[in-house]
Amino acid sequence: MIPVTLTIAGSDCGGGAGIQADLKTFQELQTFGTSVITALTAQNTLGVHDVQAVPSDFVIAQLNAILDDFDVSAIKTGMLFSSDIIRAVSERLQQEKIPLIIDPVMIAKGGATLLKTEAMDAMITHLLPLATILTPNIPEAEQLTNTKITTIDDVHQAAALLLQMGPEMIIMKGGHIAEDHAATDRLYFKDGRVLTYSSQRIATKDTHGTGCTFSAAITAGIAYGLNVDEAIKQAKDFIFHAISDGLGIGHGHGPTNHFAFNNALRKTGDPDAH
Ligand SMILES: Nc1ncnc2c1ncn2[C@@H]1O[C@H](COP(=O)(O)OP(=O)(O)O)[C@@H](O)[C@H]1O
Ligand SMILES: Cc1ncc(COP(=O)(O)OP(=O)(O)O)c(N)n1
Repeated sequence: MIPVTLTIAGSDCGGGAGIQADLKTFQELQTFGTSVITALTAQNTLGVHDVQAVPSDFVIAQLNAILDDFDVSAIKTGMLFSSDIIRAVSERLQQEKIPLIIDPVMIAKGGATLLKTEAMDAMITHLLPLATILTPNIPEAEQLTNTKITTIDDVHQAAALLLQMGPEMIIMKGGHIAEDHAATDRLYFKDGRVLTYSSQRIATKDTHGTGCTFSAAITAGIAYGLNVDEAIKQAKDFIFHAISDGLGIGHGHGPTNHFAFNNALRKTGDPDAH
């Protein structure tokens, strides 16, 4: 049976991030992708031009439609936008025992707000305690912990604070640390273990949707039965190929290439080519 994956996130009509990036990633990693849409964005590679939130009762109607019928193997959340939506989703997910990957999406690369300021408390209080894996980048970790992160030591300290908020594991994406010249992510466990995942940092402006794609790839790996370490290694390969083999679409920060991982696999028999 093909595993079923679910993303609870916002729509990016431009296809590079959000629900669309998640479903493309789920499909490429051999899972059956389903989706609950929390908000519609009018968005392209130049930025987010408008946002319409979906009423929280309709978000829950979508979630019930999926969970009442499908045997979902792993769930991810992305843009949740408001405290109403976060509270409703958390309450519904609390009733399930399905691995939950939380990408705490807050601000798009162009600066648009994808999480209202009023929703930060709800995210910390209601959603983070449900996380199997939390996947913040540095600015998101700074917001959640109310700390400034400039060194790798700061990253360790912020991860420790985030673990106290309830997630089982934190993967800190290190893209914004000046002393890290590679693209290095660190996985923190409650027992103090830390695993490191590193790839070459690619110099490109086409990184729209990298966070969404990476967390969706982890979700697909977990749904497939990989352990967390294997799922993150695969996700790191997936995003590395997606960034390095860019598509050149749009006039701004272009989307990543969701075909690239499988293209590399078909060519070499081994996608681990970096
Ligand atoms: N330019 C890049 N080259 C290689 N990997 C990257 C690049 N930018 C981001 N990544 C990787 O993509 C994944 C998603 O990162 P993202 O959410 O964009 O975080 P960050 O803000 O830390 O870059 C992470 O594994 C990160 O290390
Ligand atoms: C609808 C929607 N969800 C999430 C994002 C943020 O995506 P991310 O992967 O963090 O990439 P950038 O916005 O930084 O390109 C989004 N833009 N839209």
